[in-house]
Amino acid sequence: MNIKFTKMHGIGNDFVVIDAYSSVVSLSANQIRAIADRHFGIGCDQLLLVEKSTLPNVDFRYRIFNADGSEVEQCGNGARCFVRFVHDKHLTEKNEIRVETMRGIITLTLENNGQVTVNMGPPRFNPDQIPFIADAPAETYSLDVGGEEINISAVSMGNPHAVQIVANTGSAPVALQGPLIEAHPRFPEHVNAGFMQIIDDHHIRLRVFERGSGETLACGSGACAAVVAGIKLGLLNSPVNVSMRGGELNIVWNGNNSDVMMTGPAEPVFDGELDLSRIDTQTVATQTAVI
Ligand SMILES: N[C@@H](CCC[C@H](N)C(=O)O)C(=O)O
Repeated sequence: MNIKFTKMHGIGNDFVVIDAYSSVVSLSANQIRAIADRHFGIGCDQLLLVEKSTLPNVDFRYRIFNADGSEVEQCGNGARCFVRFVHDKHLTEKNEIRVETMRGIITLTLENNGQVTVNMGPPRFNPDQIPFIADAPAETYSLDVGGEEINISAVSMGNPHAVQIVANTGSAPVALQGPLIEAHPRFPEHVNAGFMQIIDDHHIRLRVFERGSGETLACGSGACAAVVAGIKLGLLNSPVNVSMRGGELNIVWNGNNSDVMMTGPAEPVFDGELDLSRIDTQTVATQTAVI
């Protein structure tokens, strides 16, 4: 079976986007892993499926799969690429679209300057995916990571984030601590690990070791979670500019139960056609085991 795809990125967080709206596309976790593989496949941090929604007054369903094949609730950079994709492929002409995700309905707006604003909804501080947090959430929690105690803020933007403050993102132990935090036993559904450097109260630098994908050049939901954590700690004031290795995002949050708004670019890279029968799911599934 041949399927058309578009390779896109949101400040370097890259995606394979597939139109499963015009015709049904169903992919196994093994096929997604093989497509995402940077040596045996196309290569991407996440694969995005654009589907029809069955809900009233909702334009599309947006499904997100990490490079390891797992389906997840939220992807901020992907949401911006989603808007650009449905416009470029003439699936809608609306500038404001309502999209069904695993975390609920989100609203996405294509701005006149080509940037996209995503209403990421309100943050949550005692989400199901972070069960060690009691009913009265603290600002930070202590976590034993490989014998070292670190302080993290636990924030859900629909998907779970553990954010810590570091002196310098350039020298932060992302490769060392990232996998340990991601799979820490206190996060049974695993977690995205953020490393935030405060530049001033309206500007941070951020690196994120993403659940199911490893360190990416940018993470939209991670940027929102870090800004929320910084504001809750009294270190940041909205709006906040978030600099990541792939580029910049603007995040607005007015506190309490208000929605987090994220604005940034979304870029197509190329279109292609994939022959699924040539995707080598076996090699990708076993390559780690062989090593
Ligand atoms: N890159 C994304 C987040 C993708 C999902 C994440 N890895 C998870 O497992 O929750 C973003 O831009 O938000």
